[in-house]
Amino acid sequence: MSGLYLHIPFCKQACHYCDFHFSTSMALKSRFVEALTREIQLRAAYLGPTPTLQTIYLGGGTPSLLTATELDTIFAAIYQQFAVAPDAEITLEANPDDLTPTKLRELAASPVNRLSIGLQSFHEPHLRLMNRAHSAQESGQAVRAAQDAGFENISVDLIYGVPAPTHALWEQDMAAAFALGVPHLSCYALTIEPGTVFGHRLKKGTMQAPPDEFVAQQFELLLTEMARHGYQQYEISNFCQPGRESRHNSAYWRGVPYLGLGPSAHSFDGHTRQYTVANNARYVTAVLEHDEVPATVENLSAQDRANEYLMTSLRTARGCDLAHLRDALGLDLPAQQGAYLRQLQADGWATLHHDVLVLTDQGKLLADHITLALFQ
Ligand SMILES: C[S@@+](CC[C@H](N)C(=O)[O-])C[C@H]1O[C@@H](n2cnc3c(N)ncnc32)[C@H](O)[C@@H]1O
Ligand SMILES: C[S@@+](CC[C@H](N)C(=O)[O-])C[C@H]1O[C@@H](n2cnc3c(N)ncnc32)[C@H](O)[C@@H]1O
Ligand code: SF4
Repeated sequence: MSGLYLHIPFCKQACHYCDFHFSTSMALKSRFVEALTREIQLRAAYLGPTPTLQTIYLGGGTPSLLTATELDTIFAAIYQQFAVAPDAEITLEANPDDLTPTKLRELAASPVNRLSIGLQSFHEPHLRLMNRAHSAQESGQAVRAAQDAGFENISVDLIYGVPAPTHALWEQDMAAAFALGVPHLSCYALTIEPGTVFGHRLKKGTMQAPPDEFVAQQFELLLTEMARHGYQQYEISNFCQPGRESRHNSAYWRGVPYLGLGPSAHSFDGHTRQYTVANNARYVTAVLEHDEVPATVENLSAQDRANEYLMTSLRTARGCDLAHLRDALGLDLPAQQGAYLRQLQADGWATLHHDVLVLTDQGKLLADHITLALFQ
């Protein structure tokens, strides 16, 4: 079981909320593709001697900005270095404004078999507030065009908790998303990150974060509507029709090793985590001129791994297996935090059956707070 992530660090314009790594200048794009294919050769052995890729994920940034030739070059390098399972899940993140009929034909002819389309909203003023490059009309059109081009395996991203007088706009966004009939939806609460335009506005006082209560109510609406439309919540922000989980992301949450390529990508080999430098020029120069991938390596102690497992597993519907935590990762939670575990259950925030701790809907609202309290 292995996964490959490729980070494509370019975007047409900067969305006002986003602090992922990307550049709006395309000056280095072709050199980047060259460096990425070189990195595929340099680091193929990271996943062991004969890995078979079960999942490939092109994320960003905006992978739909790659030309057909660039995409071909990248896949040729992947198939040269790795065995790819015949039923591998191969996802590409796409922005609606890139999904022209020509682009969709190119993608349909490529190995990509799953599209993750970043819609964020169907409401024009919210799209403008977020500085998205697409219109409200394009949100729905892009998904229908992808379906017409033969893509059935589609995920859409939405953002909730955008400041508004009532919950009506969020309800309309959800209804518009359900009407598309896609098997997978990711819905993220707006986070105001330092260093973004929203972050600066918050600091200057020209923008306010929506009250926690407002966001919590939208999360509750989300859970109700998802259940009503037959979608299962398999992670705090991820919902799918039965059996349609993203295999790539599920592998991250299960602690399966993966290789991340490109600037800002992270990798995990079972013991260490590696972070590639989040700088396009430094990445391209180091890889192409010195055959080196500039990265920091973090040795994960048993304690780090136990904490990571706690944090990720409690966000999932499967929950946290306390026997695994004790036997494989050396943390005996009932022995060390017995009182807090009982308190969580008494407050209705978690259930504990057969050694598996699962957060309730109420508990999920406080997931970050609860995991912090359980950290060693
Ligand atoms: C990093 S983007 C990459 C994909 C693609 N460029 C796009 O815009 O859809 C992946 C997703 O992260 C989510 N995201 C990024 N920053 C966020 C923030 N500050 N708050 C909430 N969601 C965010 C958005 O829903 C976005 O679709
Ligand atoms: C988890 S993905 C969104 C999942 C999507 N909604 C889906 O179900 O397919 C969100 C973002 O995480 C980032 N990401 C994922 N794996 C990464 C890795 N190994 N290294 C760096 N960034 C990564 C990418 O920027 C990606 O846009
Ligand atoms: S949300 Fe997507 S398109 Fe917008 S800046 Fe972030 S990565 Fe780029």
